[in-house]
Amino acid sequence: MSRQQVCVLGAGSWGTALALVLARSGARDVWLVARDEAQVAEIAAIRENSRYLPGIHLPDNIRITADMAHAIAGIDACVYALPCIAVDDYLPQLAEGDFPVIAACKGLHPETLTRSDEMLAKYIAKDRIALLSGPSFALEVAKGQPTAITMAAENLELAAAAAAFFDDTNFRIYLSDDLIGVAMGGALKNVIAIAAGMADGLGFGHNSVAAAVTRGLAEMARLTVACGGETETLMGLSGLGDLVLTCTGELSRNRQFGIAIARGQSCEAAIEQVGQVVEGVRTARAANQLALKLNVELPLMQSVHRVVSGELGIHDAVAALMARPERPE
Ligand SMILES: NC(=O)C1=CN([C@@H]2O[C@H](COP(=O)(O)OP(=O)(O)OC[C@H]3O[C@@H](n4cnc5c(N)ncnc54)[C@H](O)[C@@H]3O)[C@@H](O)[C@H]2O)C=CC1
Ligand SMILES: O=C(CO)COP(=O)(O)O
Repeated sequence: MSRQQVCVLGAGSWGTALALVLARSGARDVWLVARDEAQVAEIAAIRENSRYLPGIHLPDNIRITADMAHAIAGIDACVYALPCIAVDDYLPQLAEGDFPVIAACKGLHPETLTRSDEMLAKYIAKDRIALLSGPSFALEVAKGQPTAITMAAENLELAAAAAAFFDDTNFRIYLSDDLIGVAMGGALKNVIAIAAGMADGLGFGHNSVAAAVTRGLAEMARLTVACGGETETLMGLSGLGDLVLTCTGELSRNRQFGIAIARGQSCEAAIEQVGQVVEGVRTARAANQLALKLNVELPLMQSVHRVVSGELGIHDAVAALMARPERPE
């Protein structure tokens, strides 16, 4: 049997970390597709992605290229690890073939309001689609630290087939057949992580973060159910798990962004300061639109959107949230 070939689209922090997971057992060759030749040359020269994962050595069975057509020829699986906003630039090229396409991005599209499973389904047959989502900071995964994560597909058999490529012993995968729930959990936790960062940036203590996690989870579940997903999924890794991680972990870019906003930076300056993808900004806009369209109450997420877009001052947002009428929990 010939060696497996897997392609990872995106040589940012998550794509590079997932390439390491796929390569670690030594059972396959991994193509890591970078954005341009300059990035390819830089990574290939020192066998390290110094901008996104400094200090982590890339083994020889990870090969770097900017030539996607070359990297996808004859592959057994493809992992999409770029921001959601870039899907239409990459996925059309994956429409042909029978290999699984595993999306590792977490977000909602700001204009079409689509989830990651829907973004894939626009180009890829349903039985080739899988989603990977859960509490997993790229740096910790790259270092080989124990991580548990969820793989979702239309059914558990397909999810297991996609999960089989990630045979790193410290990367434990749970399976789900709730694509909607897993997509929504991964996307919406970003918005709540911004809220938790804002609380921290305003100098609030642990109480406010616990409130954001708990009430944020309730909002996530409401919107997920309105979209056809299951509440139970939100209580798992791609929901509560990722929410706890990103609302409390220093490595969360969404949380860092929230801190910067609370300290008075503009949205653009805060994104610039973080220096990496902050999916929660676009996802907050989409969640706000979905809430209006589906008539779902999302006070916390909508406040995040209004503060980030400059519609509402952060102190006014806190006051309005605290003044909401009492209601059953
Ligand atoms: N970093 C992490 O710990 C995790 C990230 N994710 C998700 O993975 C996705 C990718 O994020 P990261 O790798 O963390 O971001 P990153 O900021 O580390 O890297 C982003 C990569 O995408 C490229 N890129 C950015 N915009 C692009 C565009 N419009 N077209 C083409 N390429 C573009 C950049 O050049 C860079 O290579 C996001 O949806 C994120 O939510 C999911 C789990 C963990
Ligand atoms: O999704 C993540 C970890 O599971 C990464 O979160 P941030 O995008 O907030 O850094």
